Amino acid sequence: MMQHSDTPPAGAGSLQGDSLSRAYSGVQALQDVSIEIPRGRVTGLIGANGAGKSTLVNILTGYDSPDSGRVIADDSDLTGVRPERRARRGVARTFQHGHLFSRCTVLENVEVTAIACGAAPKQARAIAQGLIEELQLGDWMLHDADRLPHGVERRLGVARALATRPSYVLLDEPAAGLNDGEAAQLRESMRDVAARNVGVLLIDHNMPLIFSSCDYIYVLGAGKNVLDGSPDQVRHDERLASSYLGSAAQQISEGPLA
Ligand SMILES: Nc1ncnc2c1ncn2[C@@H]1O[C@H](COP(=O)(O)OP(=O)(O)OP(=O)(O)O)[C@@H](O)[C@H]1O
Repeated sequence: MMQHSDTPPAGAGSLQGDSLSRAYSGVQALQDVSIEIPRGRVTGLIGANGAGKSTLVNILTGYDSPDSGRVIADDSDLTGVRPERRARRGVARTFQHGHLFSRCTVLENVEVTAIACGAAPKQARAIAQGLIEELQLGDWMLHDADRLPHGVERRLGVARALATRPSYVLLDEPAAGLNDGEAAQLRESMRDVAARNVGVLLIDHNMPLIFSSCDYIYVLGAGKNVLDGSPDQVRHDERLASSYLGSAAQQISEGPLA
């Protein structure tokens, strides 16, 4: 595997998946997959539908267990540590669907998450208000979470993940359903988060967003590492297109997101 071209200094830390494999009855979802998510960087994870991206995120965050391989954060072995404890140790995520407190407001969703991760009530309110501003959720702050437009729901998912004050945040398709303007805002938020020395993993099918946001990109295909490198290296590697089938390949270098 290639080394990160601009790897942070030693001691800055990273979340690593090391030779991870996972089979479901008859399906080898991951086979010997490795990934490194350094602090202070936005790392991309792409691949066709069914390539194993969500399985990898589930394993990195403790929602699934690997058949073999290890998950390591800042040199400490997290394999087998439950999701709640992993979140307290700095590993946070968003989900593709739901997982919000549907009967609470947007503000309460973020606040309660901060409290669950150890913030005092006043501090939680300040954290929530800051994230609501950062993710441009102010107009929705007092709306119930079960009646939000799709793009707002995605941004709330990101705000909740950040409310845990993570060292690493794994975003599973945060831009699905966002328009170009919202996706560009999300990119700025991710860059701001990474600038605070957080390791960001971005999984998305929005290729313009991936190629304009990420410092380093991993490509999965059929449960295996296909390719990894800088956006330029990945974009020009023929293994990228061949790992995609059908229309998804056309998205790779297109798109208006500047
Ligand atoms: N709980 C499960 N039981 C059985 N098979 C599963 C399970 N979860 C995932 N798989 C299979 O594992 C493979 C990888 O799925 P995964 O959801 O990780 O892919 P993905 O890259 O996230 O896809 P997408 O882009 O569509 O979200 C697929 O063949 C999928 O059908």
